[in-house]
Amino acid sequence: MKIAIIGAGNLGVSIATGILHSGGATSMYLTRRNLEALKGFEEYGRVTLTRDNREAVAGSDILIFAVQPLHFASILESVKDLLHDNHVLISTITGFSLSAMEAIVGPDRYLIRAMPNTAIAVGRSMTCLASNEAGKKRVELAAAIFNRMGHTLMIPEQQMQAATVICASGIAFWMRLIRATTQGAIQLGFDAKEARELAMHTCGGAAELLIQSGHHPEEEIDRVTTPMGCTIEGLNEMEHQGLSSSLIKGIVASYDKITQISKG
Ligand SMILES: NC(=O)C1=CN([C@@H]2O[C@H](COP(=O)(O)OP(=O)(O)OC[C@H]3O[C@@H](n4cnc5c(N)ncnc54)[C@H](O)[C@@H]3O)[C@@H](O)[C@H]2O)C=CC1
Ligand SMILES: O=C(O)[C@@H]1CCC=N1
Repeated sequence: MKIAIIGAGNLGVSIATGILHSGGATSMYLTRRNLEALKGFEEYGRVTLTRDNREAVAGSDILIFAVQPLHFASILESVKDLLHDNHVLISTITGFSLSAMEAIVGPDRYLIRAMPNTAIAVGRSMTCLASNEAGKKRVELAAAIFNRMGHTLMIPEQQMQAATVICASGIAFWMRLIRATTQGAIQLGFDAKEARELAMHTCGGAAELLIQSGHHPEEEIDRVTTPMGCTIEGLNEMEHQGLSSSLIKGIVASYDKITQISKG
């Protein structure tokens, strides 16, 4: 598979790292304006670094776009004459619809929107996918690419903004919870490094328990909460302080913002 990542910034580099570690490409182009920031990728023989998006598009079949929304339309315009029938265009760009892409490159192109998160770098992204009508023929290919680097779910395009909040922004939300747990552990006497280790691995274990068992979180909570014990004491205090409510309110605020951004 010949893959180009157009706009190798925070997300693009994470995707490139995930693809390289999962052996998911026969060749890869990475484009961005400041190539200095991509140092290290040169070590991989099959990676070409360039500022020239046209060179990357001409040399690849799968095009993954990871630029900021305001740059996307002009980049599509600048490469559309190079597109051929086999090109699959995958956009990770927030708030840029499939119909807006079709308006530039035409409705017959295979167009897919993907919403991964930065855990793609370590093969653990939750990636949501949606396609235009033509793209339905290539959506399994896109899912195969992203399944090598985590878990995928096909969704209607209307849910893409909600998926952005839960999965892409969600990484930051979970990081903050891990940091807060770390701070609590330090207050209880662990040094900073140990505290972080305890928080990260407990968080990873909780998610893995649910993934592997298929249980509802409350079922697992019930196994931990000894009557009159310390877990229920802590949990109830967290709820009195608004833990669930503040998370839900944050998610809704994030969604309101993305809706506002998408309206332009
Ligand atoms: N950062 C994240 O966790 C996620 C970001 N997204 C979306 O992915 C897109 C990229 O986000 P980030 O990686 O955070 O942004 P970023 O700003 O870190 O990366 C964008 C890259 O595109 C490059 N660029 C700008 N103009 C270019 C051009 N003409 N040709 C080639 N490269 C060019 C920039 O130099 C930069 O390195 C955004 O649309 C964002 O909404 C989606 C999911 C998660
Ligand atoms: O914060 C943002 O707006 C972008 C979209 C999801 C992750 N980063």
